[in-house]
Amino acid sequence: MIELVNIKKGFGDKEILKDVTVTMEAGKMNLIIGSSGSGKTVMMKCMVGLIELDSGSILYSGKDFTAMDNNQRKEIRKEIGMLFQGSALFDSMTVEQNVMFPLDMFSNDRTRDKKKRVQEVLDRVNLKEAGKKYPAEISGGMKKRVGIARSIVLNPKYLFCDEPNSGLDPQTSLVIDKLIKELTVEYNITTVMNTHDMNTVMESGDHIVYMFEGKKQWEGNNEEIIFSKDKRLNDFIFASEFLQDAKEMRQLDAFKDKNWRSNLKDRPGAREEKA
Ligand SMILES: Nc1ncnc2c1ncn2[C@@H]1O[C@H](COP(=O)(O)OP(=O)(O)OP(=O)(O)O)[C@@H](O)[C@H]1O
Repeated sequence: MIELVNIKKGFGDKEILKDVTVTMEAGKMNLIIGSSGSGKTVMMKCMVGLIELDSGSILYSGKDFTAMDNNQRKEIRKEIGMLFQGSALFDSMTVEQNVMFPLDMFSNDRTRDKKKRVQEVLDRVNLKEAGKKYPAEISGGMKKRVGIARSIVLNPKYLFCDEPNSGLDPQTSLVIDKLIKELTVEYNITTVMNTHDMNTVMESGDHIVYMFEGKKQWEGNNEEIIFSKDKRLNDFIFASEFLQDAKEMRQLDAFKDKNWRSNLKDRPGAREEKA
Protein backbone atom coordinates (compact mmCIF):
# COMPACT_ATOMS: atom_id res chain seq x y z
CA MET A 1 0.00 0.00 0.00
CA ILE A 2 1.21 3.51 -0.80
CA GLU A 3 -0.32 6.47 1.02
CA LEU A 4 -0.03 10.06 -0.11
CA VAL A 5 -0.95 12.36 2.74
CA ASN A 6 -1.62 16.05 2.07
CA ILE A 7 1.15 16.28 -0.50
CA LYS A 8 2.02 19.67 -1.95
CA LYS A 9 4.53 20.60 -4.61
CA GLY A 10 5.19 23.80 -6.50
CA PHE A 11 7.81 25.13 -8.85
CA GLY A 12 8.61 28.79 -8.30
CA ASP A 13 5.34 30.46 -7.47
CA LYS A 14 3.33 27.88 -9.41
CA GLU A 15 1.49 25.34 -7.28
CA ILE A 16 1.40 22.00 -9.09
CA LEU A 17 0.12 19.54 -6.48
CA LYS A 18 -2.38 21.11 -4.13
CA ASP A 19 -2.84 19.07 -1.00
CA VAL A 20 -3.45 15.62 -2.47
CA THR A 21 -4.38 12.70 -0.22
CA VAL A 22 -4.75 9.27 -1.85
CA THR A 23 -4.30 5.65 -0.81
CA MET A 24 -3.07 3.19 -3.44
CA GLU A 25 -3.93 -0.33 -2.34
CA ALA A 26 -2.07 -3.59 -2.94
CA GLY A 27 -3.44 -6.03 -5.50
CA LYS A 28 -5.14 -3.19 -7.34
CA MET A 29 -4.64 -1.21 -10.50
CA ASN A 30 -4.46 2.37 -9.24
CA LEU A 31 -4.84 4.66 -12.24
CA ILE A 32 -4.04 8.35 -12.33
CA ILE A 33 -5.92 10.20 -15.05
CA GLY A 34 -6.36 13.84 -15.98
CA SER A 35 -5.64 16.26 -18.78
CA SER A 36 -2.14 17.31 -19.78
CA GLY A 37 -0.50 19.45 -17.15
CA SER A 38 -2.82 18.35 -14.32
CA GLY A 39 0.14 17.04 -12.31
CA LYS A 40 0.08 13.26 -12.92
CA THR A 41 3.76 12.91 -13.76
CA VAL A 42 4.89 15.25 -10.99
CA MET A 43 2.82 13.13 -8.58
CA MET A 44 4.49 9.91 -9.76
CA LYS A 45 7.94 11.47 -9.61
CA CYS A 46 7.23 12.59 -6.04
CA MET A 47 6.17 9.05 -5.19
CA VAL A 48 9.51 7.56 -6.25
CA GLY A 49 11.53 10.43 -4.80
CA LEU A 50 12.67 11.96 -8.09
CA ILE A 51 11.06 15.20 -6.92
CA GLU A 52 11.00 16.26 -3.27
CA LEU A 53 7.71 17.38 -1.73
CA ASP A 54 7.19 20.86 -0.32
CA SER A 55 5.00 19.35 2.39
CA GLY A 56 3.00 16.24 3.22
CA SER A 57 4.22 12.66 3.29
CA ILE A 58 4.36 9.47 1.26
CA LEU A 59 4.20 6.16 3.06
CA TYR A 60 5.18 2.75 1.68
CA SER A 61 3.41 0.03 3.66
CA GLY A 62 3.20 2.48 6.56
CA LYS A 63 6.85 3.59 6.38
CA ASP A 64 7.41 7.29 5.83
CA PHE A 65 9.44 7.51 2.61
CA THR A 66 9.57 11.29 2.86
CA ALA A 67 11.49 11.16 6.13
CA MET A 68 14.01 8.53 4.96
CA ASP A 69 17.64 9.16 4.08
CA ASN A 70 19.09 7.93 0.78
CA ASN A 71 20.13 4.53 2.10
CA GLN A 72 16.70 3.84 3.56
CA ARG A 73 15.06 4.97 0.33
CA LYS A 74 17.30 2.59 -1.60
CA GLU A 75 15.75 -0.30 0.33
CA ILE A 76 12.27 0.81 -0.74
CA ARG A 77 13.42 1.37 -4.31
CA LYS A 78 14.56 -2.26 -4.48
CA GLU A 79 10.91 -3.16 -4.03
CA ILE A 80 9.77 -0.91 -6.88
CA GLY A 81 9.37 -2.01 -10.50
CA MET A 82 9.17 0.59 -13.25
CA LEU A 83 7.59 0.26 -16.66
CA PHE A 84 8.43 3.18 -18.93
CA GLN A 85 6.50 4.65 -21.84
CA GLY A 86 8.76 3.51 -24.66
CA SER A 87 9.71 0.19 -22.96
CA ALA A 88 13.26 1.66 -22.63
CA LEU A 89 15.06 -1.52 -23.63
CA PHE A 90 18.79 -1.64 -24.35
CA ASP A 91 19.06 -2.17 -28.10
CA SER A 92 22.45 -3.83 -27.91
CA MET A 93 21.23 -6.47 -25.44
CA THR A 94 19.11 -9.52 -26.11
CA VAL A 95 15.69 -9.91 -24.49
CA GLU A 96 17.24 -12.19 -21.84
CA GLN A 97 20.03 -9.74 -21.11
CA ASN A 98 17.54 -6.89 -20.78
CA VAL A 99 15.52 -8.83 -18.22
CA MET A 100 18.70 -9.95 -16.44
CA PHE A 101 19.86 -6.34 -16.02
CA PRO A 102 18.05 -5.51 -12.71
CA LEU A 103 19.18 -8.86 -11.27
CA ASP A 104 22.81 -8.08 -12.13
CA MET A 105 22.38 -4.66 -10.52
CA PHE A 106 20.58 -5.62 -7.33
CA SER A 107 20.74 -9.35 -6.68
CA ASN A 108 23.53 -11.42 -5.19
CA ASP A 109 22.03 -14.68 -6.37
CA ARG A 110 24.13 -17.21 -8.27
CA THR A 111 24.19 -16.78 -12.06
CA ARG A 112 22.35 -20.09 -12.46
CA ASP A 113 19.50 -18.88 -10.22
CA LYS A 114 19.33 -15.52 -11.97
CA LYS A 115 19.08 -17.24 -15.35
CA LYS A 116 16.31 -19.44 -14.01
CA ARG A 117 14.42 -16.38 -12.75
CA VAL A 118 14.78 -14.69 -16.17
CA GLN A 119 13.31 -17.77 -17.85
CA GLU A 120 10.46 -17.84 -15.34
CA VAL A 121 9.38 -14.27 -15.97
CA LEU A 122 9.83 -14.54 -19.73
CA ASP A 123 7.64 -17.61 -19.60
CA ARG A 124 5.08 -15.69 -17.50
CA VAL A 125 4.78 -12.94 -20.14
CA ASN A 126 4.64 -15.50 -22.97
CA LEU A 127 8.06 -14.74 -24.38
CA LYS A 128 9.70 -18.08 -23.75
CA GLU A 129 10.95 -18.33 -27.32
CA ALA A 130 12.17 -14.77 -27.72
CA GLY A 131 15.03 -14.70 -25.20
CA LYS A 132 17.84 -14.65 -27.77
CA LYS A 133 16.27 -11.97 -29.95
CA TYR A 134 17.25 -8.31 -29.97
CA PRO A 135 14.68 -5.51 -29.44
CA ALA A 136 14.89 -4.52 -33.12
CA GLU A 137 13.68 -8.01 -34.08
CA ILE A 138 10.44 -7.99 -32.07
CA SER A 139 7.11 -6.09 -32.23
CA GLY A 140 6.06 -3.16 -30.05
CA GLY A 141 3.74 -5.37 -28.00
CA MET A 142 6.53 -7.89 -27.42
CA LYS A 143 8.92 -5.10 -26.38
CA LYS A 144 6.34 -3.98 -23.88
CA ARG A 145 6.14 -7.51 -22.51
CA VAL A 146 9.94 -7.56 -22.16
CA GLY A 147 9.60 -4.28 -20.25
CA ILE A 148 7.00 -5.91 -18.00
CA ALA A 149 9.20 -8.98 -17.44
CA ARG A 150 12.08 -6.70 -16.50
CA SER A 151 9.88 -4.66 -14.15
CA ILE A 152 8.75 -7.74 -12.21
CA VAL A 153 11.97 -9.78 -12.24
CA LEU A 154 12.92 -8.59 -8.74
CA ASN A 155 9.48 -9.47 -7.35
CA PRO A 156 8.44 -5.89 -6.68
CA LYS A 157 5.83 -4.92 -4.10
CA TYR A 158 5.12 -1.74 -6.03
CA LEU A 159 4.90 -1.21 -9.77
CA PHE A 160 4.89 2.18 -11.49
CA CYS A 161 3.75 2.33 -15.10
CA ASP A 162 3.98 5.53 -17.09
CA GLU A 163 1.48 5.38 -19.96
CA PRO A 164 2.32 1.77 -20.79
CA ASN A 165 0.07 1.70 -23.82
CA SER A 166 1.38 4.69 -25.69
CA GLY A 167 2.20 3.70 -29.25
CA LEU A 168 0.35 0.39 -29.12
CA ASP A 169 -2.74 -0.52 -31.13
CA PRO A 170 -5.99 -0.95 -29.13
CA GLN A 171 -5.94 -4.75 -29.26
CA THR A 172 -2.33 -5.06 -28.11
CA SER A 173 -3.06 -2.46 -25.43
CA LEU A 174 -5.80 -4.69 -24.05
CA VAL A 175 -3.42 -7.66 -23.92
CA ILE A 176 -0.84 -5.57 -22.05
CA ASP A 177 -3.47 -4.21 -19.64
CA LYS A 178 -4.72 -7.71 -18.93
CA LEU A 179 -1.19 -8.96 -18.27
CA ILE A 180 -0.38 -6.08 -15.89
CA LYS A 181 -3.65 -6.61 -14.07
CA GLU A 182 -3.09 -10.36 -13.75
CA LEU A 183 0.39 -9.82 -12.32
CA THR A 184 -0.92 -7.16 -9.94
CA VAL A 185 -3.45 -9.60 -8.50
CA GLU A 186 -1.20 -12.68 -8.66
CA TYR A 187 1.68 -11.07 -6.74
CA ASN A 188 -0.43 -8.60 -4.72
CA ILE A 189 1.48 -5.65 -6.21
CA THR A 190 0.47 -2.04 -5.59
CA THR A 191 0.36 -0.91 -9.21
CA VAL A 192 0.22 2.79 -9.98
CA MET A 193 -0.38 3.75 -13.58
CA ASN A 194 -0.47 7.10 -15.28
CA THR A 195 -2.71 6.74 -18.33
CA HIS A 196 -4.62 8.54 -21.06
CA ASP A 197 -6.10 5.29 -22.35
CA MET A 198 -9.85 5.12 -21.77
CA ASN A 199 -9.92 1.39 -22.52
CA THR A 200 -7.56 0.90 -19.60
CA VAL A 201 -9.74 3.08 -17.40
CA MET A 202 -12.89 1.13 -18.22
CA GLU A 203 -11.36 -2.35 -18.23
CA SER A 204 -8.76 -2.17 -15.46
CA GLY A 205 -9.68 0.75 -13.22
CA ASP A 206 -9.91 -0.84 -9.77
CA HIS A 207 -9.11 2.56 -8.35
CA ILE A 208 -9.11 5.69 -10.47
CA VAL A 209 -7.83 9.07 -9.34
CA TYR A 210 -8.88 11.96 -11.55
CA MET A 211 -6.57 14.96 -11.24
CA PHE A 212 -7.71 18.43 -12.21
CA GLU A 213 -5.30 21.37 -11.99
CA GLY A 214 -3.21 19.72 -9.30
CA LYS A 215 -6.10 18.59 -7.13
CA LYS A 216 -7.77 15.25 -6.68
CA GLN A 217 -11.10 16.03 -8.30
CA TRP A 218 -12.64 12.56 -8.08
CA GLU A 219 -11.80 9.01 -7.14
CA GLY A 220 -13.68 5.78 -7.57
CA ASN A 221 -13.63 2.61 -9.64
CA ASN A 222 -14.51 1.76 -13.23
CA GLU A 223 -18.12 1.07 -12.33
CA GLU A 224 -18.60 4.19 -10.27
CA ILE A 225 -17.19 6.30 -13.07
CA ILE A 226 -20.21 5.41 -15.20
CA PHE A 227 -22.50 6.91 -12.58
CA SER A 228 -20.41 9.89 -11.63
CA LYS A 229 -22.12 13.23 -11.64
CA ASP A 230 -18.87 15.14 -11.53
CA LYS A 231 -19.12 17.44 -14.53
CA ARG A 232 -15.39 17.94 -14.96
CA LEU A 233 -14.78 14.20 -14.88
CA ASN A 234 -17.60 13.55 -17.32
CA ASP A 235 -16.40 16.23 -19.71
CA PHE A 236 -12.94 14.68 -19.57
CA ILE A 237 -13.82 11.00 -19.88
CA PHE A 238 -16.92 11.09 -22.01
CA ALA A 239 -15.75 13.89 -24.24
CA SER A 240 -17.32 12.66 -27.49
CA GLU A 241 -20.99 12.10 -28.26
CA PHE A 242 -20.19 8.46 -28.94
CA LEU A 243 -18.76 7.96 -25.46
CA GLN A 244 -21.68 9.81 -23.89
CA ASP A 245 -24.00 7.31 -25.62
CA ALA A 246 -21.83 4.40 -24.51
CA LYS A 247 -22.00 5.64 -20.94
CA GLU A 248 -25.80 5.84 -21.06
CA MET A 249 -25.99 2.34 -22.51
CA ARG A 250 -23.86 1.01 -19.67
CA GLN A 251 -26.11 2.76 -17.18
CA LEU A 252 -29.17 1.19 -18.82
CA ASP A 253 -27.45 -2.19 -18.67
CA ALA A 254 -27.18 -1.84 -14.93
CA PHE A 255 -30.95 -1.41 -14.71
CA LYS A 256 -31.60 -4.71 -16.49
CA ASP A 257 -30.54 -6.57 -13.38
CA LYS A 258 -33.65 -7.26 -11.31
CA ASN A 259 -31.71 -6.30 -8.20
CA TRP A 260 -30.87 -2.90 -9.61
CA ARG A 261 -32.62 -1.08 -6.80
CA SER A 262 -30.57 -2.69 -4.06
CA ASN A 263 -27.46 -2.66 -6.25
CA LEU A 264 -27.75 1.06 -6.70
CA LYS A 265 -28.78 1.88 -3.17
CA ASP A 266 -25.29 1.88 -1.80
CA ARG A 267 -23.49 2.79 -4.96
CA PRO A 268 -21.43 5.84 -4.23
CA GLY A 269 -21.82 6.76 -7.90
CA ALA A 270 -18.84 8.81 -7.04
CA ARG A 271 -17.36 10.02 -3.89
CA GLU A 272 -17.98 13.50 -5.21
CA GLU A 273 -15.53 16.09 -4.14
CA LYS A 274 -15.94 19.78 -4.36
CA ALA A 275 -13.58 21.40 -6.80
N1 LIG B 1 10.74 20.34 -13.11
C1 LIG B 1 9.74 21.20 -13.33
N2 LIG B 1 9.92 22.53 -13.22
C2 LIG B 1 8.92 23.41 -13.42
N3 LIG B 1 7.66 23.05 -13.77
C3 LIG B 1 7.42 21.74 -13.92
C4 LIG B 1 8.44 20.74 -13.71
N4 LIG B 1 7.88 19.50 -13.92
C5 LIG B 1 6.59 19.72 -14.24
N5 LIG B 1 6.31 21.06 -14.24
C6 LIG B 1 5.00 21.65 -14.53
O1 LIG B 1 4.04 20.97 -13.74
C7 LIG B 1 2.79 20.92 -14.41
C8 LIG B 1 2.26 19.49 -14.37
O2 LIG B 1 3.09 18.69 -15.19
P1 LIG B 1 2.93 17.12 -15.34
O3 LIG B 1 4.06 16.67 -16.21
O4 LIG B 1 2.80 16.52 -14.00
O5 LIG B 1 1.56 16.99 -16.11
P2 LIG B 1 0.82 15.67 -16.58
O6 LIG B 1 -0.51 15.68 -15.95
O7 LIG B 1 1.68 14.50 -16.33
O8 LIG B 1 0.70 15.93 -18.15
P3 LIG B 1 0.82 14.91 -19.40
O9 LIG B 1 -0.46 14.15 -19.41
O10 LIG B 1 0.95 15.82 -20.57
O11 LIG B 1 2.04 14.05 -19.18
C9 LIG B 1 3.03 21.46 -15.81
O12 LIG B 1 2.58 22.81 -15.85
C10 LIG B 1 4.53 21.40 -15.96
O13 LIG B 1 5.01 22.43 -16.81
